[in-house]
Amino acid sequence: MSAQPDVESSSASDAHEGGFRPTFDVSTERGGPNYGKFVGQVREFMDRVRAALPSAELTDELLADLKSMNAKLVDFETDEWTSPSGTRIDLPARGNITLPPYDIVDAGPDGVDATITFTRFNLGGNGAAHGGFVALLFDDLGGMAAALNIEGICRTAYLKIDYRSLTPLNSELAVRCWVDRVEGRKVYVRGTLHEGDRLCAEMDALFIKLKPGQP
Ligand SMILES: CCCCCCCCCCCCCC(=O)SCCNC(=O)CCNC(=O)[C@H](O)C(C)(C)COP(=O)(O)OP(=O)(O)OC[C@H]1O[C@@H](n2cnc3c(N)ncnc32)[C@H](O)[C@@H]1OP(=O)(O)O
Repeated sequence: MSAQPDVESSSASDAHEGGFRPTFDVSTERGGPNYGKFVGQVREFMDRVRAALPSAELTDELLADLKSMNAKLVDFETDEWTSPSGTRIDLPARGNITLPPYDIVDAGPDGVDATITFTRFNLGGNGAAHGGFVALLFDDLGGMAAALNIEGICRTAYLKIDYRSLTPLNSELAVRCWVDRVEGRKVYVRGTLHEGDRLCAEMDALFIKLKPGQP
């Protein structure tokens, strides 16, 4: 199980005024005890699709399987606040399949430390990770660092990434995000991504604390 930030959780019945919710109704149970394995299989499938050259017959077979699986999920759609993909804090990246599956090592007002292993699904070109996935990783963990520092929800105003050296696949990387300074609602966040001692990328970002009711 990943270490997770200690965030306030709200009950689903809490009054909500229409803005970005200031609290997350987090869970370790939604989707059942095997939900993490399920997400793991989805991620493995995405890796395998990215890597495969299927025969025409296999493509047809998988297409039929996927249609069948999608049909099974149709009646189970829920909103973003109660989907386990995003609120299961016991899973890598809160079980959010949109995000690279980072593991939180430590998280609090002083910053967020995590590990990430990019895989074939995250391929950019010639063996290196796609820069967009690096930015996605920094946006989420930078947003988390900002939220934990100011105890409020923020949105990204800008996110600047300096790609200092190639970000590899299939190697555990260390990512750190921390608040550099706070000026009113403006939260300036920095970040680094390392393979061992080698700096792969750096982040310089501004997050804005949302006002009550702000979307
Ligand atoms: C389960 C546990 C989970 C816990 C953690 C969950 C983490 C989840 C993390 C998820 C993370 C994912 C996050 C995402 O992906 S969020 C998705 C990506 N971001 C957006 O879509 C944001 C779109 N933009 C807006 O909504 C508004 O523009 C915002 C809200 C950002 C500001 O509009 P607002 O009307 O509110 O404020 P303001 O305009 O008065 O500006 C206020 C101040 O800021 C300064 N300013 C503004 N923009 C810029 C700029 N570009 N460069 C420099 N400065 C800028 C501005 O000059 C002013 O300064 P000052 O005059 O006061 O000095």
